[in-house]
Amino acid sequence: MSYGLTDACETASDNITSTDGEYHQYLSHYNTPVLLHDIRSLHTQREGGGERVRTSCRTVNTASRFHPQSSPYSNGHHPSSILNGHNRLDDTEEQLQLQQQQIDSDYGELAPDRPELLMWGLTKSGKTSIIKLIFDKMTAGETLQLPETKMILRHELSCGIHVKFKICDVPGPKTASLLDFDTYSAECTTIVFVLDATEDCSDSINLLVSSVQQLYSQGRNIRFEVLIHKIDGVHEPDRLERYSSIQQKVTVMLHECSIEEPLINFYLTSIYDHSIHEAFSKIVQNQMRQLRALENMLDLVTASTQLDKIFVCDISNKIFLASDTKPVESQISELCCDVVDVYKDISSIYGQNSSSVLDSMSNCTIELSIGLVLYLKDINSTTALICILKRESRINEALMEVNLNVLKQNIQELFLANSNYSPRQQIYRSME
Ligand SMILES: Nc1nc2c(ncn2[C@@H]2O[C@H](COP(=O)(O)OP(=O)(O)OP(=O)(O)O)[C@@H](O)[C@H]2O)c(=O)[nH]1
Repeated sequence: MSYGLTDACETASDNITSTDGEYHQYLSHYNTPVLLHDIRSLHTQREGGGERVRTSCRTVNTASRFHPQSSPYSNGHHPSSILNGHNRLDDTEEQLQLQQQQIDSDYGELAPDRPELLMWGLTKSGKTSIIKLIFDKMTAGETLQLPETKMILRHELSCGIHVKFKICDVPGPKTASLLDFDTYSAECTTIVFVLDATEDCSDSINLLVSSVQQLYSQGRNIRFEVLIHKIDGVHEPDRLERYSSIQQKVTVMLHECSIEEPLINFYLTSIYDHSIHEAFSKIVQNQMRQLRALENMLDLVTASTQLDKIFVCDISNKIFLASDTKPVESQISELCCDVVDVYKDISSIYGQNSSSVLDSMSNCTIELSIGLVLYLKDINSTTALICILKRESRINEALMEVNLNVLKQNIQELFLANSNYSPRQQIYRSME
């Protein structure tokens, strides 16, 4: 089987026009992406006509990005380079990159409200260490030297180019006291509660429950993401039991306070393994409006190809912005973190000024002795697709390239379409 879906070929000729200047007539919709069926059929047709795969790939990519009904400039006001038809078969790599930069900078100018995460929990529970490790590239060992937090620190962060949020790090109380909590939590949209699992947890649990209660009494049903942290310090067989007992205690106490359905998630984490990246990925995903649409896209791709799993990953922070919705084992996300590390190491050695070593047409493939192949492809300078497939799938590399290019483009457009203002609307606003 090579990518299945042979019936797509029959519909191809209706949807595709010539390569000499016409845009191709297939649409990409953000919530119902038309990806592989159309593209595979295009590819099949081109191959039959004797054209090189790379050419058809470039053509698909262009059509997907700048079709009048699918592009962010859908009101007809295309940037001149697009109207002039430069983005066709003779596109150079630089032109494609310039167009990408245009999309990215348009997005950067938009200012949708950013979610604010409050890091909350007793002193020395590990709040600052988590921020420093994920977003500041501090090593776990270096966090041993971190001083106590004395004042509120607000960080403006982003995962990938498009997912932006704030994190507020505050001095942790020494006991379960809510003094200053109202000030800290005034602006926050989510609370990341860090609970040290190596110590007696009763104070931490009391602080957590009273914080939920406080916000609830103010009519704010804010999501709590509870990190049962420093789990490396708990004997491995006892970890799940610790998790269940904390979760149960909190649920019972909240129930006693008549809070029946609190928005609360629990994670086991440690800065000494990838669990903190995995948990923080889920927390970031819960902030993203585009998550469902992204997952739909990735589900569509895995359902139609031999790819077992696809992740959209923020490379610099090792945060997974989305994946298809098939259940994933923890070891697989660990593997993905490892691929990112390998990729970053190679980039730092061979890339110019530590920039990416991949251009938009290349990818990084790693074959593992356990029969899995890991495949990494850039979406932009900070985000990549990571695909996992079985070695025996004998995947057609060229088709994979075509399909991932279209997926990549759809992801870019999805982020633009889901911003509060389209670039054009913003121009109208500033002219009023
Ligand atoms: N074993 C272990 N130690 C950790 C972990 N995370 C943080 N620590 C250690 O916990 C200590 C306290 O970490 P901080 O990040 O300063 O704690 P904090 O919650 O910000 O403390 P305050 O600033 O007082 O509120 C440091 O020595 C860290 O190295 C972890 O996952 N495992």
